[in-house]
Amino acid sequence: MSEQNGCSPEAQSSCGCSGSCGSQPEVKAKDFNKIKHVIAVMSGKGGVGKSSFTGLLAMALKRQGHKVGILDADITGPSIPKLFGIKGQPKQNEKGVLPIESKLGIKVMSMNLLLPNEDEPVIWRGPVISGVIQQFWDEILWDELDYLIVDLPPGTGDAPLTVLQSLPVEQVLIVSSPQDLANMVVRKAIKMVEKMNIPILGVVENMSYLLCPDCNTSINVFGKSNVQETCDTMGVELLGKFPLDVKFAELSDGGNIEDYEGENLINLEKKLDKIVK
Ligand SMILES: Nc1ncnc2c1ncn2[C@@H]1O[C@H](COP(=O)(O)OP(=O)(O)OP(=O)(O)O)[C@@H](O)[C@H]1O
Repeated sequence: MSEQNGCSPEAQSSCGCSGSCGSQPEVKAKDFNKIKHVIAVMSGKGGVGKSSFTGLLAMALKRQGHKVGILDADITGPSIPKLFGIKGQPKQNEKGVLPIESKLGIKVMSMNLLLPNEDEPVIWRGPVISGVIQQFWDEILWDELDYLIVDLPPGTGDAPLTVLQSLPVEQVLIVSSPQDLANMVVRKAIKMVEKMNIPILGVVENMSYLLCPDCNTSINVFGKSNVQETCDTMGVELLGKFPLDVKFAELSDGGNIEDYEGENLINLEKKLDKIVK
């Protein structure tokens, strides 16, 4: 990656950059990229399954034969490489930095792939984080993609703002969970996206219920959901309620999300006609 304008000392020490890692190239990788559709995945609240749905959406599109990439814009809490079991330093050529490909062939770029080790914290201020997100767009050689899925950090702060303002995001998928708190912050996220005049693809409620493995009864682990009412009030579509799935948690924790074939993927695949252009 080229030197970040205004790259702070703490940023340099965290990424291992000496502050002299090169000047801005005249021709940027983005000039060689042909990215047809950019979809951002957003949630107001952390831990509701935003990265999981970024991964599932990318897998569903890839399984349909599309060329897919994931830009992990969660710079301080990147989890995409862990879900996909991706490690290693991205290579670079004269045009830009190459994303790393997953087992299925999904192209991934994440801050965690640029750190000396994955446990290294990124302790940067908002403007530096925004700069790195911009670099992921400008300097990564995504080449030809049908879909670039952008995993946003939770909330409505600097980083989501940068993505929604500076990247050509076509649609936003909102992820929520049944807790009332999640619903409240989802309303904030929806309002933010609307203020930016970007269409909302819909809302998915993750961790909606748990199916008892013995009697198949549906258990509302987090209590009654109000997501339908929230969507009706906000005028956005509820794309579905997705279960808590132990198999999904195990596979993604082990870096094998791409081996998952369960209900969350099947349900999402059924909604792809709303996404595929
Ligand atoms: N439907 C599900 N069933 C079981 N486990 C799930 C499900 N969805 C997500 N998880 C698990 O919950 C944890 C949090 O999910 P994830 O990292 O996708 O959330 P996030 O919203 O992206 O979090 P963050 O705010 O940290 O970015 C992960 O360990 C993931 O495997």
